[in-house]
Amino acid sequence: MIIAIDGPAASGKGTLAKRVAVHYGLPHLDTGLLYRAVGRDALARGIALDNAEAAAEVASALEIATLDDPALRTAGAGEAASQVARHPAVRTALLAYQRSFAHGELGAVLDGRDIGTVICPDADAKLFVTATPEVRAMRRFLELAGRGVAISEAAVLEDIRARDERDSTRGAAPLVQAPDAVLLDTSNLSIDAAFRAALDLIEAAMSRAGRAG
Ligand SMILES: Nc1ncnc2c1ncn2[C@@H]1O[C@H](COP(=O)(O)OP(=O)(O)O)[C@@H](O)[C@H]1O
Ligand SMILES: Nc1ccn([C@@H]2O[C@H](COP(=O)(O)OP(=O)(O)O)[C@@H](O)[C@H]2O)c(=O)n1
Repeated sequence: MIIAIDGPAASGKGTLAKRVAVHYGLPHLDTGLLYRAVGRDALARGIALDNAEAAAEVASALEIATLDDPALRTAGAGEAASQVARHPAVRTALLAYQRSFAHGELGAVLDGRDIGTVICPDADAKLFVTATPEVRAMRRFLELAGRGVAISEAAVLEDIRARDERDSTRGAAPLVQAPDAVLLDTSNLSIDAAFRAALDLIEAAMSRAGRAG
């Protein structure tokens, strides 16, 4: 069983993906971490983020064991990720790992920007999770403030808007809802309510797929 969860920055897709994975007993991959780690490694080697060829080499050499690095959770890492994520060669270098993760013995839950459109177009269920930019900025602000990061809510909103714009308008695997994905707007939902809504939508998608098959 493969479940694809896409959406813009701080929409809550990672929170949902983790809980959905536990619910179904599936492994979970936060694919944003792959791009964040490529940005981190490129910067550490003094590579310009607009150097597609060098960034793709970094992506090919990525050590998956380094994805639990807390430094990947910063706003700067998100921005660097979005810059390297524009390069088709970077995306190609990360494709095989994501597909093989998805197609493990049990299947998997993956969250990102292009899971339903590019990585797993045949996923059994696809969710596109969103919320207003203001709500997303407030949630990310609270998250960062809770970790002691000094940043204003306005700066977080600006970062989110800039990243969404870049992710949605790039040529390679842009952030877009797959035609067969179901939309889940969490603007007015608590985490628990969003989780229950997500499960209902996934169950409905599975039973549609069952009827079709
Ligand atoms: N429905 C919700 N209501 C309130 N806060 C939420 C909700 N969903 C997620 N959050 C919080 O918002 C922040 C961003 O969520 P996250 O799952 O990391 O988003 P994404 O993976 O889309 O970037 C986290 O601190 C998370 O706990
Ligand atoms: N499948 C994915 C996942 C992330 N990304 C890129 O990586 C950046 C960071 O993704 P993320 O999911 O960790 O970011 P948040 O939504 O958690 O803020 C995004 O802004 C995208 O540019 C992508 O292009 N494709």
